[in-house]
Amino acid sequence: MSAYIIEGGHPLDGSVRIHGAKNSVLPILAACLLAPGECVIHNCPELSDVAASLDILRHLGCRAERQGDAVVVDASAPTGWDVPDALMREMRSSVIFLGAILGRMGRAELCAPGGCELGPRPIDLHLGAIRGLGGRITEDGGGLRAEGALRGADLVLSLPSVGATENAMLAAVCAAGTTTITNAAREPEIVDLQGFLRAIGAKVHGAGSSVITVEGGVPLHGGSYAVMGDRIVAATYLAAAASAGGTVEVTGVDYRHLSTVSAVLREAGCDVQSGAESIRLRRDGPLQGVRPVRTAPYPGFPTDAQAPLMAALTRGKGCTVFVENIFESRYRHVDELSRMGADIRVEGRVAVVYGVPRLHGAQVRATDLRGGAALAVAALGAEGRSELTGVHHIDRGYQSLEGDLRRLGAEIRRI
Ligand SMILES: CC(=O)N[C@H]1[C@@H](OP(=O)(O)OP(=O)(O)OC[C@H]2O[C@@H](n3ccc(=O)[nH]c3=O)[C@H](O)[C@@H]2O)O[C@H](CO)[C@@H](O)[C@@H]1O
Ligand SMILES: C=C(OP(=O)(O)O)C(=O)O
Repeated sequence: MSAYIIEGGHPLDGSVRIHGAKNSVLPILAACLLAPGECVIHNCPELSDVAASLDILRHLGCRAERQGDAVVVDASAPTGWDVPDALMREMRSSVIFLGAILGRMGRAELCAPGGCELGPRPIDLHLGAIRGLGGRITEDGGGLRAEGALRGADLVLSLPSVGATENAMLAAVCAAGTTTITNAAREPEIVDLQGFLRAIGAKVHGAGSSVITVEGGVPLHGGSYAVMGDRIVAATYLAAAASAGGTVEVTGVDYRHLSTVSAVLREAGCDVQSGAESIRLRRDGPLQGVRPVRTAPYPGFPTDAQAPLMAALTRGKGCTVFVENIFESRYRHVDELSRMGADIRVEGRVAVVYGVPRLHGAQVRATDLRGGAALAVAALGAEGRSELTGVHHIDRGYQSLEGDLRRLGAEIRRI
C-alpha cells in the first residue's frame, strides 16, 4: 500500500495541465459498448477507475487498450452481459453499465456498485429509469437481473441524479422511439456524455438543461472523442495553492465549470483570474473565512470540491460553515484534519471550521477519494512532515497527484 510523504510550508509556483475528467470518461467508456465499431477516447486519464472500466469492457468481450493518452475500445462483437461482483465493487460508475449492457445485449446481470463511502448511495432512480423504458428488473440477494426490449418513454427523476441521468441516456439511445428525461442532472459531465453519444451517431439533445431528449434506435457507429478537463482536479490544485501560498495556473479546463469554486477562493483572499481554458490563483496574504459554502447540484458548489476547499480554509481567519446537501456522510476527512491541528465541529450535514493560524504535519489516512486529496492540500500548507496513507483512494481520481504537485514545487513523494 502506498503512502505520501509531504513536507509542508513550500509555496507552489507554476502551471499544470489538467487531465481528462473521471466523471466524464467513466460513463463514456460504458457508452462505448453501444457502438458497433471502434471508439477512440482521447484525453483519457490513467486512473484505477478507468482500469476497472476497461476490465469490465474486456469481460464483456470488447477489445479495450490504451494508446498514449487515448483508449481504444472495439465493441463490434460483445459476448457477455454480466459484470463480476469484484469489478462492480471497484467503483460507483460500474452501475452505468446497467443501461449500456441491457441496451446492447437485451439483458444484464450485475450487483450493487462500490465507490466512495459517503453514506447511503441507493440506485432506486437508476432502476426506476430502466423500468420506465420497459426493462424488467429482478433483484435477489444483492444481485440484479434486467431484461426486455426497451422503448422510449417520458422519464421524470425525483432528484437530478448524475448517475441515473447517465444510465437513462444510455438505455434510451437503444430504446425504440423518443425518450425525455425531466429533472435531469445538468453537470458538465452530462454534456460531455452527450457529445460522445453524438459522435457515435446517437440523437441526443438538451444536456446541460433539465430536460434531455433522446431519439432512440438510430444506427450507431464507432467514433472518436476528447474528454473534457477534470474540474474537480482543477479545484483541488487551486485549493492546494490557496493552502500552500504561491501562484498556480491550471489549464485545459473550462473556467465556467469552476465559477462557484473560484468565487469561494476569491472571498477567502486569493487573487483568481480566469482565461477561456485556464485559471490562475495567487495567494500571498492570509486566508479569510468565507460565507457558508453549501454543496448543491450543478451549477451549485460541487460536493466533490467540499473537502479540498475545507482543507484550505482550516487556516482562514474567522470561521466558515460548510453545509453538505448531496451526501449524508461526507466529512470523514474532518477527524484526520484535526490531527493536523484543524478546529472543525461537525453536526449532521453541517461542519463549522474555526480558522487556526497554523497546521502541523501528522500521520493521516485517506478514507475516500476527495477526503484523501484534502489531506494532501492541508499537508502542503502545514508546518513539517506529514505521512498520508490510503493513497489508493486518491488514485481513483488523480492521474498523478504527486507528479503534478512536484512540478509546482511541492515536496511530496510516494513511498
Ligand atoms: C462517477 C460520478 O460521476 N460520480 C459523481 C456522481 O455520483 P452519483 O452519480 O452517484 O451521484 P448522484 O447525483 O446520483 O447522487 C446525488 C444524490 O442522489 C441520491 N440518489 C442517487 C441515485 C439514486 O438512485 N437514488 C438516490 O437517492 C444519492 O444518494 C445522493 O444523495 O455525482 C455526484 C454528485 O455530484 C458526485 O459526487 C460524484 O463524484
Ligand atoms: C464521489 C466521487 O466518485 P464516485 O461517485 O466515483 O464514488 C468523486 O469523484 O468524488
